[in-house]
Amino acid sequence: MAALTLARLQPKLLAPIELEIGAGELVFISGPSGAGKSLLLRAIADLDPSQGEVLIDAQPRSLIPAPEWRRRVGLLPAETGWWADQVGAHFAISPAEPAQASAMATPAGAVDATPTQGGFPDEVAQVKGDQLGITGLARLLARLGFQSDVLDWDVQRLSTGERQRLALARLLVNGPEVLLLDEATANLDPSNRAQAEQLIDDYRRQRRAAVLWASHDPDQRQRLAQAAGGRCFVIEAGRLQAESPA
Ligand SMILES: Nc1ncnc2c1ncn2[C@@H]1O[C@H](COP(=O)(O)OP(=O)(O)OP(=O)(O)O)[C@@H](O)[C@H]1O
Repeated sequence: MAALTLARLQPKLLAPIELEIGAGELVFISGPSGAGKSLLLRAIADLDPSQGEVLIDAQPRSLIPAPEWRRRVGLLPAETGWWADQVGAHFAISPAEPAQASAMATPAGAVDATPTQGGFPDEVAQVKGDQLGITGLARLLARLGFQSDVLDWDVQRLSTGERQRLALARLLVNGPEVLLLDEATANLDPSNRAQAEQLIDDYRRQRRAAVLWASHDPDQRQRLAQAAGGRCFVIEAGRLQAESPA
C-alpha cells in the first residue's frame, strides 16, 4: 500500500502542484489536449525533470534511487514502448520456469480467468522481485482477454488495443505501489475497456495502490470516481484544480 504526495511539484509548463492521493485512492485528471496531463505524469514518474518533491508514503523521491522509484511508481504511457521483437521478451520470467514463451502456452480454455476470492494478490503474489511465476502471468493475461501464446507473438502484429492491454499487464506484473495511467483504456472497445477497468480497480483496492489516471472520457471519470469514492481534477491554463461536477 502506498500514498502519493506532490509537494509543490512543478512539471514543465505547469504551476506548482500540491496534491495528496491516499493509499487505495483513485484520482482522475482531465483537461484539453496539450493541457499538460502527460507532462504531469512523466514528472511524477521521474522521466522528465521537475521542481519540487514527490513522496511515496512520506519517503521523498530525492532519497530513493531512480530505478527503485520507477519500479514503485509505475507509469502506463499513452503510447507504449516495445524494445524487443517478441511480446514475451518484455515480461520478466522466473529462471526456475521455462524461459521460452512457447513453454508457457496453455491449451485453449485451460487458463483460469476467473479471479479467485481476493483476486489480484494471487497474481502479484507470484512476483519474486522483478520476476514472475508463469501461473500468475497466464491468469493476468487471461483477465485481459489473451491466451498465454500471446507471449510468442511478434510485437509488429499487435493492434493498438492489444498493445495497450499488454502494456497494462506488463506494468502490473511488476507490482508497483502507485499507478500512473495515461489514457489507459483509450483504444479499447467497451468489453475490453470493462475488463481493464475491473483489473485496475481490483489492483487498487487489493494492493491499496494510489492511482492517478488521465482520462478524456467524462463518463469513465464520473462512473469510476463515483464507484470508488475518488476525486476528479482538471488542468486548465497550467493549473490543477478540482473538476466541477457535470
Ligand atoms: N519536451 C517538451 N518540450 C516542450 N514542450 C513539450 C514537451 N513535451 C510536451 N510538450 C508540450 O507540452 C504541452 C502538454 O503536453 P502533454 O503531452 O502533457 O499534453 P496532454 O494534456 O497529455 O495532451 P493530450 O490529451 O493530447 O495527450 C503540449 O503543448 C506539448 O506540445
